Amino acid sequence: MAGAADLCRLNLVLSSNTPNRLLTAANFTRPGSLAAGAGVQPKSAPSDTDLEFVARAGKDRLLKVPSSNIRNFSIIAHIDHGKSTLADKLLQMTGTVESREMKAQFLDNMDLERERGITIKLQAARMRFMYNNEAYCLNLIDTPGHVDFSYEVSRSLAACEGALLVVDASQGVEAQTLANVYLALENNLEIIPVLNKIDLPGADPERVSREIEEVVGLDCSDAIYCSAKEGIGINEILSAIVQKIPPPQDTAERPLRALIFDSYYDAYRGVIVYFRVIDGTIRKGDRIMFMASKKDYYADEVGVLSPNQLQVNQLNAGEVGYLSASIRSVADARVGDTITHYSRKAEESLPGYKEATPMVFCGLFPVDADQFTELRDALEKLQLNDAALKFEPETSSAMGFGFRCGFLGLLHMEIVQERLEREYNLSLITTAPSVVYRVNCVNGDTVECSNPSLLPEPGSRRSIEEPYVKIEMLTPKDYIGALMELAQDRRGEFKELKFITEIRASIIYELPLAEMVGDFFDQLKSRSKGYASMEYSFIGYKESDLIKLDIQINGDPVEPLSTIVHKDKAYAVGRALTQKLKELIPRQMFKVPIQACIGSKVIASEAISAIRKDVLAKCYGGDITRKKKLLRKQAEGKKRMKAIGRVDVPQEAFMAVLKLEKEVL
Ligand SMILES: Nc1nc2c(ncn2[C@@H]2O[C@H](COP(=O)(O)OP(=O)(O)OP(=O)(O)O)[C@@H](O)[C@H]2O)c(=O)[nH]1
Repeated sequence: MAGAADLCRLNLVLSSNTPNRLLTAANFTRPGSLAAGAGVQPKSAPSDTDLEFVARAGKDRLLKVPSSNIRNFSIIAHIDHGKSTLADKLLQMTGTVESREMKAQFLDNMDLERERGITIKLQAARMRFMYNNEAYCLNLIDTPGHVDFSYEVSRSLAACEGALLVVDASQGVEAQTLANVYLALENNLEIIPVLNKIDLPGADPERVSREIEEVVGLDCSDAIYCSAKEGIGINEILSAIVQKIPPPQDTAERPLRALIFDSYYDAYRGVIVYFRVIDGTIRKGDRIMFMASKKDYYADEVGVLSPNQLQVNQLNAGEVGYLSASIRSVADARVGDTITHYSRKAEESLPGYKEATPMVFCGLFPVDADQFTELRDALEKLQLNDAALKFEPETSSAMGFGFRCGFLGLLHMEIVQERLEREYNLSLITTAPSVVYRVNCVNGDTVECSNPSLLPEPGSRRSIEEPYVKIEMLTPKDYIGALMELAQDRRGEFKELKFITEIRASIIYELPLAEMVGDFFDQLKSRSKGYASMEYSFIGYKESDLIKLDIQINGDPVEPLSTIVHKDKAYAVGRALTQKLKELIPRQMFKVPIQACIGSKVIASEAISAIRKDVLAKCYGGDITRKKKLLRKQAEGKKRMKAIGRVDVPQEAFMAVLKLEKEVL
């Protein structure tokens, strides 16, 4: 499971976040397919009725559920506060998954997720719960816990009427908790506070309850104390879901509107779309249309997730389910889009649809140039499942052919890189992550630029704007100074400092995204000994004093090492890069100057001295003029060599410098 150290690594660069829809054809494992085995087709539709729900407690039982007995809910929590463990327990206690089938953390079923203990992908499960002798259908929609995926969190919350707010009783409210609670409140959800991990000796649920009341303004008099690990309080949670979360409205008569909260690509059936029916009814065989992408299809299969995919004939307003319609790419059925009927279209789509915009870019190059085609195929496959991943070919003089890829954030970036390496056996070199700059040109054009080497010439640009984020850091009061210093160093603009309790404070800054894509998150964790947490959101573009810093080796510009930096940092970055390159480039037969330049102005310079061949070695004694002649000849030879000689920068040098760029930028 991810400890603070893992998370630091992960956010690497937060350094770091994307979608779970990265599942590939070869290994797709969803709740639906996990238990049944990858690629296994779902059971066929129970014959007699719609709205049936098969509980999986040994023998299948059909159950008709009126919409007043449906509850749709999510779990929101900060990373590691126990959301997945609690979801597993809920599935187990309701008999949705039998204990012997239970793999730890059923909902986190991507290998990567399981290994790192973080939830990346949204998933859903339908549970049956008996309350006062009545059967209820509880739909749990899981949400990813990381900032890069906050849009997905907001869509899955929009598909629910309520949410469990899980807070670790030994830790308290964290930045991500707050961010998710605000999202839930925006969606008018009923929030049930749950204090988890009460089995831990350091747990202090009373203190944390007070903290939630003070910080979030949520009444915690009925907060549920639980231990997801030990199975304490699970029944209370299930009862509270039935009692407190309102049932969905019965709007089955209206034209169909269903909200997509997740989708993934299956090699056999095309894209599988997870949705919540908000209005109307969807039946197997219906001709449906996705309102944002305007694509229409026939729904070959409609079903519920229990959590295995189970076909039904129809789903009504309030229900959560999946459909498959031989859709070829997740880009046709994106998260947040609205499904309606082709013949009886809804007038308006559901609010909140947003195209995924990549915020962080980097170049990906295969270490072995022969792997270029494999890399392209792998990226295409990942893209089928990940509408947020963008890529286009890029050529670099140093690294050959590769791709410039766009990601939602740094975790997304790291996940894609790791999947390419693990699942497709590719070894990759990645360039330093950069953001998208907006260049206002003299001729009135605005150019978006994510690649420093494509920045318009200084003469043709009027100004450069860069993306800004608002960050909120929550920290014990002892580390306030250290964190403010960190934000200040990263060109942060102080906005607010407030104490949320006597011992914890919230610090708000606005700072350039480019400053966060370095090691900001690692720094935040190390300067606060792991106790601080943070959350950020994009606030827009602002003009900055940015310049392009070029590196020249032996007088030749090395494009892949160019970066866009703030003027005030150019000297420090230039010095660090030239020093590092001096260590890394092997000595040549001639002196090699390494320079960092802004335009034609050199701002930092180092030189690698030449390897000296002792041309005098063969001259024993002899006369001085002979020695001078030999040295003169050597000097002339070197001059010629320098003029024609090219310095080969070893690949390790590039990799080390790119790493350094990530650190110093
Ligand atoms: N002692 C104790 N540990 C728990 C409890 N619930 C969860 N944990 C542990 O806390 C760690 C994090 O739990 P997860 O369920 O993976 O946390 P999460 O919130 O799902 O994290 P993300 O998937 O990253 O969002 C794991 O090591 C769990 O075993 C609990 O009630 N008591």
